[in-house]
Amino acid sequence: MAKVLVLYYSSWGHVSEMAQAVADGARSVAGTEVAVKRVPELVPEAVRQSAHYKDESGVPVATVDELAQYDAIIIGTPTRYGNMASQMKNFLDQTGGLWAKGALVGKVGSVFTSTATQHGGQESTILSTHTVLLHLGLVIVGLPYSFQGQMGVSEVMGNSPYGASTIADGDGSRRPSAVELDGARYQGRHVAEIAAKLSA
Ligand SMILES: Cc1cc2nc3c(=O)[nH]c(=O)nc-3n(C[C@H](O)[C@H](O)[C@H](O)COP(=O)(O)O)c2cc1C
Repeated sequence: MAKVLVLYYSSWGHVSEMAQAVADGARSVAGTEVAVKRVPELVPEAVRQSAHYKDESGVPVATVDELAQYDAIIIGTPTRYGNMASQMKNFLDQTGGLWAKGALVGKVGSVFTSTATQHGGQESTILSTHTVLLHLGLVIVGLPYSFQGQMGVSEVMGNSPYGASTIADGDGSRRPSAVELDGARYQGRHVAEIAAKLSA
């Protein structure tokens, strides 16, 4: 049985909505145990409130050490200037002890994201997060073109072979679309299937 962690950071709820879809996809693989957790918030509470961040307090916060328990870790982070959010980077920068022991080597790693604009750095965010996961020894899995939903140009949409993604718009008013959520579910399922094979 594969254990999958969906680990995310989200300010305004786009990545958290995608995270639930990723988790649903992973759960659809029989025998998969799925946990959805977030990394700690770092901005002061007053800033969080004045910027109208979504209340994520109902979602458990992950500890760094628990990463070693999972067969797959799927990371969700919004873009910050084309890179992962500092909340996620801060969490990952505490994995030195796990890195030293090789505790994450051979696990499956995968990344999904959200940006405000269509070309605002989805691919750079996912690929630069892959770099960290590769240093830790994870085996990277994306969103292959067998997910046909990422083909075509009939609508504005996220998703790429690197991973599922959504576009929030500058004011955050756009929510993850049907095809973006389908991509997230596909990625979750795909990761869980590969994790099951690797952990068999
Ligand atoms: C400091 C900061 C930097 C950002 N940088 C980018 C960027 O480079 N490109 C972009 O399209 N959106 C950028 N955004 C917008 C966020 O990526 C967007 O709000 C986020 O994807 C929404 O996801 P969430 O609701 O899960 O927080 C930035 C937002 C902030 C606060």
